[in-house]
Amino acid sequence: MAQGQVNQYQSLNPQVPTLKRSPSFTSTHAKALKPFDSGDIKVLLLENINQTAIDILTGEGYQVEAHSKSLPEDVLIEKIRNVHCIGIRSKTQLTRKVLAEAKKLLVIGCFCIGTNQVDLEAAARQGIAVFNSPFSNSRSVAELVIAEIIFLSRQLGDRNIEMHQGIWNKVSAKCYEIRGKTLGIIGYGHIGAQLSVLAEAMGMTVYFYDIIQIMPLGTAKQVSTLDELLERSDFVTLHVPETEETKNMIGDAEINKMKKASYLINASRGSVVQVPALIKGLQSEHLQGAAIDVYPREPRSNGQYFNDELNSWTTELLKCKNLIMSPHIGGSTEEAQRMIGVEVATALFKYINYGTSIGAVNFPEIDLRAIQDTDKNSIRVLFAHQNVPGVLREINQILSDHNVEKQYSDSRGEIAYMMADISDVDENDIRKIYDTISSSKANVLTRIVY
Ligand SMILES: NC(=O)C1=CN([C@@H]2O[C@H](COP(=O)(O)OP(=O)(O)OC[C@H]3O[C@@H](n4cnc5c(N)ncnc54)[C@H](O)[C@@H]3O)[C@@H](O)[C@H]2O)C=CC1
Ligand SMILES: O=C(O)C(=O)COP(=O)(O)O
Repeated sequence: MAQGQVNQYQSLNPQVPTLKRSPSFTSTHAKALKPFDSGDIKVLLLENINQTAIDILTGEGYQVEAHSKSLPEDVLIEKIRNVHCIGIRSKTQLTRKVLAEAKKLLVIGCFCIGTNQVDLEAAARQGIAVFNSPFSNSRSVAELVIAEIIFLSRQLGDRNIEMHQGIWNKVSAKCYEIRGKTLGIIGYGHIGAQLSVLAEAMGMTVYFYDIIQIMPLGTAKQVSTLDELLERSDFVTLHVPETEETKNMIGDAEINKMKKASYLINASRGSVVQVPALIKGLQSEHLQGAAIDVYPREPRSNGQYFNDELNSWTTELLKCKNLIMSPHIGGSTEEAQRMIGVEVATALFKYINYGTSIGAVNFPEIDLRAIQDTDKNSIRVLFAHQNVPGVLREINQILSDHNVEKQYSDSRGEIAYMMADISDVDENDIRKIYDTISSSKANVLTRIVY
């Protein structure tokens, strides 16, 4: 097949608009696989995703529509019907209902760590891969928590509010250094481990509780039960994902097990702490303070009210002393947002253009050595299918008229994904290959890039 020539197939893949040949290259390096007119790829970015991502995706030639807020469900549904790629942060809920409308969607980018806002199984069943940024904002969260430990210890939040009201209130009672105090970390992953190192550098003793055995950094020690961690710690901080097990993890019983006059910090997910129990703990002074960055229900955008309508306990909570509240800013730094923008946007275009799913959180992770620009008449078949017996036999039968240069397949739960680079493919064969594979019984989504 001559390179640089526009192919005539209008709809090799109903999910991807008009397909075109890749541009010609003079080097003998990896060939850029752009089987479609990039300008037809529509990307919707919500929640003020960093400019680095917009630059990368527009640089690929895609049409990018960016919004600073998350969208109400009806508007989201309207918009998601027409896009091939969506980028969100922690607010936008991509539920089964929303995804059912996303008929053209190929890929979702969570420009954050958490992916609990996406129905990952529903996405996989539709052949939609989901990517996130597993650690680009961990340092930012860890630094915020260090600041909060010091703020709580010195009642700095309350002193700051008083000064803003013109009140001079110089006190040392119940204000402490953090040196020599014990920090208990629940969830010793990217953030918990990073925090552990920073806390030890400040002279704290660190214990952690996690459901898996993890090698401690520095002199931190893993404890075997949550109760032990709660009983030992002056500060308890949560760094677990939102899962069925972590929902409501901290309630009355857990707070009562914490040391008298200890502190609780939550920068994980709002569902992890039962706020009425926290309020009780603060009111009774069993807890000496708390810092919260995340809430069960959070406003969709800046400028919206944070009040009892959103969470019925808000007024009670706001009356508590030595309580630091922040608007879900754990990962909100220039450094983190820039890195996340680059990382997730890169994963998105690699998936769209090459089918590479390495780093996907709901999909089999596969990739192949690149097709070289000297490899004429080569195509890449991308086949997401139901994970049932006999599918590969059927597909390899279809491919057997050509030379399979390389092939990789993997499965994850109900979904399997195969990538195969085929040479000796005549231009007229491409539609036939596409039609035959995509009409197989197990087909979820077939794409061909070349
Ligand atoms: N406030 C903010 O802006 C941010 C909040 N987050 C939240 O922090 C969470 C943690 O982030 P990472 O440290 O990057 O995640 P990670 O996946 O690296 O670590 C989570 C750790 O929690 C452990 N874990 C899971 N279930 C547990 C349970 N039931 N009990 C004890 N440990 C459990 C895991 O084994 C893992 O070691 C994210 O899932 C996200 O929800 C993340 C970034 C920013
Ligand atoms: O990375 C995460 O999981 C966070 O919670 C940060 O979310 P955000 O990007 O600030 O909406």
